[in-house]
Amino acid sequence: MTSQKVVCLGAGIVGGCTQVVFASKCKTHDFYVVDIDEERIKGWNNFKPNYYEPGLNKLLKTCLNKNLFFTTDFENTLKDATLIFLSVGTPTKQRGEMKGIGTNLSYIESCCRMIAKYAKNEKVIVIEKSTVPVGTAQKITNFLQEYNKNETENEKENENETTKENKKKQKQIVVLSNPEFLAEGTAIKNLQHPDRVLIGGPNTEFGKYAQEQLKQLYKGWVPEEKIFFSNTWSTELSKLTSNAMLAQRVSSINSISQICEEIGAEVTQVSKNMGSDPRIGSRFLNASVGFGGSCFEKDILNLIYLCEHYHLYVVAKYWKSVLELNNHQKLRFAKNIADTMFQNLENKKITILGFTFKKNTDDVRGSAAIDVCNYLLGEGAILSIYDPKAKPKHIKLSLKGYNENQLIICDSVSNAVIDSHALVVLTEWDEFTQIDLSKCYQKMIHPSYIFDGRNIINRKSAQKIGFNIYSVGFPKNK
Ligand SMILES: NC(=O)c1ccc[n+]([C@@H]2O[C@H](COP(=O)([O-])OP(=O)(O)OC[C@H]3O[C@@H](n4cnc5c(N)ncnc54)[C@H](O)[C@@H]3O)[C@@H](O)[C@H]2O)c1
Ligand SMILES: O=c1ccn([C@@H]2O[C@H](COP(=O)(O)OP(=O)(O)O[C@H]3O[C@H](CO)[C@@H](O)[C@H](O)[C@H]3O)[C@@H](O)[C@H]2O)c(=O)[nH]1
Repeated sequence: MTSQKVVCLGAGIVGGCTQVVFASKCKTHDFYVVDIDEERIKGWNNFKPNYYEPGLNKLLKTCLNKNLFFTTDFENTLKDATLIFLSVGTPTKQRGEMKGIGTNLSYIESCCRMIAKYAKNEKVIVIEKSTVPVGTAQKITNFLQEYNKNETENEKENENETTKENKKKQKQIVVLSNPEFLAEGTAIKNLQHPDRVLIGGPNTEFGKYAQEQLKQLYKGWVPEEKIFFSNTWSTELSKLTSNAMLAQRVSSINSISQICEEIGAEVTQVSKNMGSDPRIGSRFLNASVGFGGSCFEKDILNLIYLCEHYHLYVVAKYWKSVLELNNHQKLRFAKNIADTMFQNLENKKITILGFTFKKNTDDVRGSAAIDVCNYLLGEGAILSIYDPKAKPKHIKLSLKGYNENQLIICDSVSNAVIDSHALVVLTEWDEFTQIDLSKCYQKMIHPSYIFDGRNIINRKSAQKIGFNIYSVGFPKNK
């Protein structure tokens, strides 16, 4: 017997992965994931989610159509729901006031309208899983309460015995913040073994009841001491600042990588030396071509917006510098390729190894590869791109201003390197650590170069074969 119905609006990476893990862990609940995108829902129902995430398909098989359901039917799904997760996108605004900094809350708003219209339960608990600006829970609460009030007033005008009866059962609504910390490529593992679960909500009687209900969902597999309660604003802010701090670490080590390149130090050694101090810690200290993904930049922009709103301009400037350094890192990496190769890339074939923003995902959103490739295309290079998972249509859509014969999408490293002047590593796929560099060298035009944006190619072996190699944070060609 199942006891409670949980609904999640949004069947993307967060909506899909969280509900698959919930359903596999909580057999006492039924989970319904609703999306406006019919194709996406069809994919889930055919055991074919529209993105790649290690371990997801295997887990999906254990619960789909048992206690996990995917649908586009908002009305029937929401009508008797108590716990409603919001897992829709919250991208950066592309127009109007605060364009390029503020958050586009249109998807959140459309979910609120669906909830207001269709959720008929006396108790409605809305849970923010999406990453939102601080204060969004309050906005949602105001909206839903306002809608509820108007509905009740309309009823009053047509008051009869039945509505009098209904009035006694007025809806109770609360909005909780429960941000998600999964990282793509390790989402299932992160959800099964979270470092912490944050729950924020109001300190009212119903607020406390709602937080307890949400805690019950996690209780089956998350140790109690890892579930933290705080007020809604602290919880919403913690999500933004967690990402900001992680991104700041990457920008910090990338800034150090630039120093290393100039003075002859090696950034991997510096990372190891610094990271062995437990106060600093060793994780997230891998210098790279620059961070990417759909979250870091968006969430820092969100934080900058908040700072500027409260006139904290010096603080805003501090966080802006994390993004500036990241953009500089990508551009510096791309420029070095041109500078090294006779300051001329016109019609030169360059092999791009990896296009996703990190390994073990097919997501190219915000990938550093986009900026690097756009720069190289702008210089007239011909790119032969190989990525084990990125979809060719996503690669093509993310690049701009090239003509058709400048872009070749390949299905293997060995095809991609033919007649190429350089190998450019942009994603740290395990497969690239196993490349037969001698075979590549034979197929390439000489002198041949490697530009390693992830420090995964063995420098000594590459040099022995004859390559000129440039790795992030290593002395130039030594
Ligand atoms: N991707 C991540 O690794 C990650 C991790 C933690 C938090 N987040 C946050 O979670 C949120 C979702 O991110 P994502 O990567 O899963 O996004 P996504 O783009 O993969 O999925 C969003 C889904 O919402 C659907 N949608 C839009 N409007 C809808 C509506 N009115 N009703 C129902 N569905 C609707 C879209 O069709 C899409 O399927 C964002 O706020 C993001 O910042 C993302
Ligand atoms: O030492 C490092 C670590 C990461 N990166 C890059 O940083 C980016 C982000 O990596 P990661 O954080 O692993 O991936 P995301 O899937 O974007 O996950 C982040 O963003 C999510 C969305 O908010 C959060 O839930 C996660 O906790 C947070 O790690 C990628 O381009 C990585 O290649 C580096 O360059 N060097």
